[in-house]
Amino acid sequence: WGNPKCNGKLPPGSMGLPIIGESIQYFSPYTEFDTPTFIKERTKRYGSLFRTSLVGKPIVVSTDPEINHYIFQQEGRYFQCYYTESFTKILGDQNSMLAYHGVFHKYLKNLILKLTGRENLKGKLIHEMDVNTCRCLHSWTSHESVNVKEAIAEMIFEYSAKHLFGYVDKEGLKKLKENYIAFSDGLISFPLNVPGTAYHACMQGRKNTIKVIKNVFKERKSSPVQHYDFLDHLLEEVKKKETFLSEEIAVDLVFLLLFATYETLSTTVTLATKFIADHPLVLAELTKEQEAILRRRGNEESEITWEEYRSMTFTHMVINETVRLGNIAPMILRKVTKDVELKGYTVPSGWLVMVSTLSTHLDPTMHEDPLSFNPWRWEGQELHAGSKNFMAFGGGVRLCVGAEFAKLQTAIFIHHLVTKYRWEITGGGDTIRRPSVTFPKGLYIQMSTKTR
Ligand code: HEM
Repeated sequence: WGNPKCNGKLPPGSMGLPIIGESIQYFSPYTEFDTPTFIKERTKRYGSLFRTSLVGKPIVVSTDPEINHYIFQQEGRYFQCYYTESFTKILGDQNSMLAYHGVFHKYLKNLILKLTGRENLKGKLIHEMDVNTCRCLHSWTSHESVNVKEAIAEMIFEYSAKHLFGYVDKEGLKKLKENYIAFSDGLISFPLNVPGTAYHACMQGRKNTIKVIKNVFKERKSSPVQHYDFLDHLLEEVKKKETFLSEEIAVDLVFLLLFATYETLSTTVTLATKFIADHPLVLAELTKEQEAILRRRGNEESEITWEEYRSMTFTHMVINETVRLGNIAPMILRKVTKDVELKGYTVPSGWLVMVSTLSTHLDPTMHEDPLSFNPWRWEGQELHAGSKNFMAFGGGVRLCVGAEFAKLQTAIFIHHLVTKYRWEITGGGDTIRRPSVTFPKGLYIQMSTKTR
């Protein structure tokens, strides 16, 4: 167990205990934005590439930005996208786009771009996001205090359900959302499908949600009415004679996207709110930029345009800094498909590699004083693409397909928040990583309308 077979020299490290390996140490929750002790201690002892074993799998962890970049670029050659067993099962197993590689993966990604691609964002979603965000923020002023994470998650969920599969039934949405709440816990649990376990609750939630999506799909097939949503595109594809897209894959694609938007985006917006509140100079600079947009626009009541969104340079710097320091996806897994040499060591075929994106984002040689929230560090840098020092949205062919969607929604939220409201944090705001960032006590703010 401790000395696995290898046709070369394995990276240094310890495989821990049989079966559980070093899982307990890895999954211990921690509260800081800093590098977890697990990675810190091992990097100090073994260097930027070390071996370990987590949830029964032999893994090589890379904290080296060059190697991380290389791993993304070699997708399909030495490495293949990999998610844990529980994650894969919950997100659709063989029907999930996450299980597809090569041309099929490319085909599914292009389908998703019908929803999250620039054309749809620019032509349709920007308007809807603007109206929804305005309405949502306005409603917060009538409450003594609002839990940002919950309220934003609700807004995004409703809005995504509408655009993905035209689902607008209020009661149904409430029930559907409850299913998703159990997900974050189940995703990192052992895949033990027994009543009472987090995994079981998660699988039940999946079953209920899939049933709802399937029903809508069935209704749509029998009625020729256009709804102008993502499901319309999927139906069109499914009907084609020579198509790879089956009904099961289409349903799981809707399920995956509903999950991807809900969880990541609500965390990003909540983190941005927290960071802005904690840094008055950032709030002042954002307000200056966004108020200048209002002045240029003339009519303050008209909606945000795509050109305005693209011109929000400082806002984009704040968003990049939020996802850099927040590390919403702190690591990404890949499966090694044939023996590969990394830094003079051999990683055997069948092993996993963990790209520690968090380590790249907190590397002081890449980002000076990495633990400080400093949007100005992005001045003069490319803001809209991934790079060797910025991989919050992944890299290579698996680069996040919802990145622009997420940035647009966050920018619109910031625009309205800083131009229309005064607000302060009244409770919560502490974060715990498990290893993704969570707000166990939410983030509460009190808001009132700004008088001009
Ligand atoms: C700030 C918010 C977000 C962050 C930080 C984020 C991060 C990521 C990362 C790191 C990956 C790469 C995973 C890998 O290489 O294995 C990824 C993939 C993906 N993301 Fe996002 N994401 C965000 C928002 C979204 C949104 C809003 C959507 C949907 C509209 C979305 C849909 C997806 C999908 C479908 C993939 C799989 C892409 C593929 O396998 O080719 N993400 N995301």
